[in-house]
Amino acid sequence: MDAELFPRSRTEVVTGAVHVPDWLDEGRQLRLLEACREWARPPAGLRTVHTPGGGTMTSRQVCLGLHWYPYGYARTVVDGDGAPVKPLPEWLAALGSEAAGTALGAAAVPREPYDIALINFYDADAHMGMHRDIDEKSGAPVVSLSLGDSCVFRFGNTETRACPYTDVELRSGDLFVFGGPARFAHHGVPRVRPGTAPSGLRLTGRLNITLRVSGLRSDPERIMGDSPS
Ligand SMILES: O=C(O)CCC(=O)C(=O)O
Ligand SMILES: [Fe+2]
Repeated sequence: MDAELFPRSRTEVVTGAVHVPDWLDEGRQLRLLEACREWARPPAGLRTVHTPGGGTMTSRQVCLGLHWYPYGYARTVVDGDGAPVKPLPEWLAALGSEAAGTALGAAAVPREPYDIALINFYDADAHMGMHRDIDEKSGAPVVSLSLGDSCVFRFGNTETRACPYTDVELRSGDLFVFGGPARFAHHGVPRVRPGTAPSGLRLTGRLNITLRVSGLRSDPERIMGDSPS
């Protein structure tokens, strides 16, 4: 890799939100990418998400563990082909715990395992508006892993979608974790930088995997379609 003029280093953007550049080496990126390609296949594969207000998300998405739809979780693709969501493999849950520990320290690793993954695929024109990840019932840190093209990731505050926020460049292999006081902060992806993916990945576009703890297993009536017990 070319020498960086300013080497990238671990940065705490705000308390609880940490960027760890180059956390995944190329071998781990390739294995994760290969798994994403499998998960993207139907049934319960990559889909376009429509919001209740009539909007369409420009990134396309596939979920593991529980299926996210605007705005809740289900066990099947209730806004798509209706198939059962794919399971989240143990190795990916373990990767989430390892990532949380790396970024925030051992005390921040949640006791409940990471049980949801949302995988977003961004082509050159895709972006994601400022939002908060609030459909989980757990304050466990969100772990974000990026593959492929770089992007501008905007990390803001819990109060408003507007300033103050910090723009961070997320590149292939980077880890970003937000927990503690930053867990429910607004964030988004204003733009992707097309053509910046490492050539060895053979990926056109950007993939982002967020790992979350649902906090819903003990509260199943909050999962759409599950009857109250
Ligand atoms: O693509 C990203 O880096 C962020 C994705 C995200 O915010 C989400 O899936 O909720
Ligand atoms: Fe998010």
